[in-house]
Formats: sequence, structure tokens, C-alpha cells
Amino acid sequence: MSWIDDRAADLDADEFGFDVVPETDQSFENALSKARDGVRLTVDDGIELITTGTDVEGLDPYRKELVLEAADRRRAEVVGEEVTFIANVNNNVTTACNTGCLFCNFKDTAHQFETEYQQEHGGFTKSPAESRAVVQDAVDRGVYEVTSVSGLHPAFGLNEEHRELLDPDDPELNYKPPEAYDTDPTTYREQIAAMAETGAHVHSMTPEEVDHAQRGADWGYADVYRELADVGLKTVPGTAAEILVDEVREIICPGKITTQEWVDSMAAAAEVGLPMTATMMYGHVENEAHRVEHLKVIRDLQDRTDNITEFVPLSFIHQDTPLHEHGVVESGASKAEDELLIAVARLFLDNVEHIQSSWVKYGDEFGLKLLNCGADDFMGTILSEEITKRAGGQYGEFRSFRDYVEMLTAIGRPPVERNTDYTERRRIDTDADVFGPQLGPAADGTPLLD
Ligand SMILES: C[S@@+](CC[C@H](N)C(=O)[O-])C[C@H]1O[C@@H](n2cnc3c(N)ncnc32)[C@H](O)[C@@H]1O
Ligand SMILES: Nc1c(NC[C@H](O)[C@H](O)[C@H](O)CO)[nH]c(=O)[nH]c1=O
Ligand SMILES: N[C@@H](Cc1ccc(O)cc1)C(=O)O
Ligand code: SF4
Repeated sequence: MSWIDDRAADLDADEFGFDVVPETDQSFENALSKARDGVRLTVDDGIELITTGTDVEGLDPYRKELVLEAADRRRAEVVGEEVTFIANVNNNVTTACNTGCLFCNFKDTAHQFETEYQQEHGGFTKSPAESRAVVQDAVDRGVYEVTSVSGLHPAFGLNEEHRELLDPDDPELNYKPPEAYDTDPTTYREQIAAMAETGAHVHSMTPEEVDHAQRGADWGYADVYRELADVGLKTVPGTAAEILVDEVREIICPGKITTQEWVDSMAAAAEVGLPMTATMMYGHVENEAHRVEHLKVIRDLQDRTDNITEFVPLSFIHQDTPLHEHGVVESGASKAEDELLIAVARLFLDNVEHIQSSWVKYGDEFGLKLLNCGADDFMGTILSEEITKRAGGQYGEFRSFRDYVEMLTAIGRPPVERNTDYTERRRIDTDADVFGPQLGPAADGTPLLD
């Protein structure tokens, strides 16, 4: 057993004793009428809505429909009927990571990547040239965004100067020189530059990755974002958010940055002028009050920065994760919880325009349903997927523009191609022979894959 398994095996869900619990002085009815009137919701209001009332045990199906209806109406008022999606590719650089998050099966402990370790481990590290080739191939097909999120490889540094100053003998720094590994991931700077050279919009450097890129150095988050923006970083994925309440993070990801550090790093991206998304990974050990507290953190950050383009709920995929394998959680969120999360996000986040329904997490059928619960974006083509798949997710790795047009036409919603920060949009002609993509530099309207 690894130390990650040991840690999961020591957890007992009955003994978490959270301080934040779903109890309020508000009533469901009051909260609902505030939501319907477009009044800014308090955390207590949000808790009433997401629990369908703390006065009832479990979820009340009738009240749930009322919440979903209010959210659907709000969505129609804010963004109308169109549903957006993007032509993008995932290019994750490495699975090597020692952070040990208990919900994650994407990573492989980094020592397995060392040249001395001779067993098969199924993980990977790409050189900058390999990253560039993956992205170039996608760009040639018409893709214009690359989403790149990676393990915190110990040999990664911001740039060569950073790698030189990191002391391999200081365990706090989680640094090993590249010579120890079969493949050198090189530096964040080189990887971002390699992907950007293709002309793709580079969406990368989560708050956790940025923290890794400044470990042991005296530069801050904004300096990292500035340097990477200079070589082509365009927008930032707001993952590593998980649940932005520290008592939950201490259980599921004790090695990760704190809530405050996550906020600071996002604020730094905003300061540098990089638009960003925000996420929440829910459906594990947290309760409904944690979910709403998380939404409050995002709403406050957006009040400060006005820089978040989209909120992306990530329903926990439990099957092959340490949390599930050690019996800490039995399953992820129920469908009713997913619907309410999307709906309450729409109602609570009155300053974030777009809410994503992610088909990687919810599948097509249920993903479409969520477009009637408050969501208005249906993610992207991505071409390949590793994080959800390795956690046991079953919904595949690619959707074509034809798939999108068929699905959205079936529910009577107009399909719209968008770019990463929603500054460009193109309504798709559903009677055309081919549907695109058309927005990118090499997108000539032909399908991405045969
Ligand atoms: C795998 S990490 C990669 C980037 C970087 N290491 C980080 O933590 O930000 C990206 C995100 O994937 C999500 N993720 C990981 N495992 C998941 C799972 N089992 N179910 C749902 N989302 C998951 C988490 O929200 C996590 O922050
Ligand atoms: N670009 C989006 C992704 N990409 C896939 C992620 O990189 C990742 O594999 C997984 O979702 C991690 O939890 N996924 C989305 O859900 N939404 C996107 O917009
Ligand atoms: N593309 C989305 C969602 C995403 C989700 C999980 C990821 O690991 C990466 C990205 C974002 O920008 O945040
Ligand atoms: S979520 Fe990110 S930091 Fe945590 S173990 Fe997975 S890859 Fe590493």
C-alpha cells in the first residue's frame, strides 16, 4: 500500500465533525421567493434551496422542481436559449505527482517515473516537442483551444533559473533534478511556449500548478502568470478548487494549497489580465453547506475581479479513487444533487454569466437535462480525456460538432460555437451539410475527425 492508501484507510466518515453544517434560520419559501425576484442570495438562502429546505429530511421532489424552474428561468433571462461549446483539445503534460489528493486517480506517484524504477506504471510525461505535436495535430483539424492540466512533477520549475535555485535535498521543496527521470518535463515556460507556437489558445496553469511554479522562490503568483503570459498563456482553468472550505480540503487534499491561496492565485491571474474559469468538485465528503460556502467564495472573488468567464461544476467520479476504495465514500452525487447544484449555482452566482454542463462528468443524456436546470454551456470536443477516465468515468473522450448539433437540436436549443472567453460566437446553421468548427485560425468548417 502507498502512503496515499494508508491515509485514506485511516479516514472515518462518521468522525469528520465538520464545523460548517446545513442549518439555517431561513425558510425554503422565503429563499425561493428571493431567488425568483432576483434578490442576491445569502449563504442561508442557498442552503435552503440546495437542500430543498432544512425542515425536511432528504430532498423533496416537488420543491426541487421549483428550484430548477427558477434557475432555468434565470438562465433564459441572463443568456437566452443558445447553448455554447468549443473546439478544444486536452493536452495534459504529465501524470507524475506527489500531492496525494484522495479523490484523484489521474496521478502516479512521481518516484515511478524515475529512471531507477523499472516497473510499468501506465503514466506519462511529454517533452515540449511531444506536447507541441499533439496540439499541432488538433489545430490542423480545426481546434483552437488547448486545455492543459498536469501533475505536479517534481522536476518541473517555472523556468531554468527556478530549477537551478531549487534544492533537491530540501524535502519541503518537492524538487528532483530532471536527470532522475526517463523524460524531462522541462519547465512550465517551455511547455506553454511549445503549445502556444501552434497558434492554439493556451488554457492552463491552475492555481495549484502556479503554486508549484513558485515554490521556494521569492516571486509571487502574479509574476508567474506574467512570465507565462509573455510566452503565450491566454486563460486559466480554475480547477484545484475542489471545495473551497479548508475543513474539507484537509480531508480530501491535505497536500494542496489552502482556500486563501487559491483565491490569491486567481486574483493574481486577474491582475495580469488573464480571464479564468472557476470550478467546484463536489459529491464526496462535503455537505450542502460546504457547497454553498464555496459558491460564496467564487461570488466574492468575482465581485473583486469580474474576470471569471464560466463556472464549471465537476461531479466527483468516485469509482477508482482512494476515497472510494477505502470506503470513505460509497458513491458520488445523486442526479437530484447534480441538478440542484447547477440550479443553485445559477441562482447564487448572479455575477457569473455562464454555467457549464460537463458531458465528461454527466454523460450526454443527463448533461442535456442540466441545460434545463440553469446551465448554458456544454463544454467542448476535447478529443481525449484522462482524469475522469482514470477515476472510472464512462462517458468517453470526444464529441464532434455533428454530435453537438444533433443533441442540441433534439432538445430544441440553438447550437453556438464559442471561443474560450466567449468573446467570439457563431450560431451554427443546423441545415448545413457540415457544421464546423469555423472560429479557429485553421478551422475551415470540416469535421475534426473522420
Ligand atoms: C487532476 S487535477 C490536474 C491539475 C493540477 N494537478 C491540479 O490539481 O490543479 C485537475 C482537477 O481534476 C479534478 N478531478 C480529479 N479527480 C477527479 C475525480 N475523481 N472526479 C472529478 N474531478 C476530478 C479536480 O477538480 C482537480 O482539481
Ligand atoms: N475543458 C474542459 C474539460 N477538460 C477535461 C479536463 O481537463 C479533465 O480531464 C476533467 O474534466 C477533470 O476533472 N473538462 C470539463 O469538465 N470542462 C471543460 O471545459
Ligand atoms: N475547461 C474547464 C474545466 C476543466 C475542468 C477540469 C480540468 O482539469 C481542467 C479544466 C476549465 O477551464 O476550468
Ligand atoms: S488533483 Fe492534481 S495535485 Fe491532486 S493528486 Fe491529482 S494531479 Fe496531483
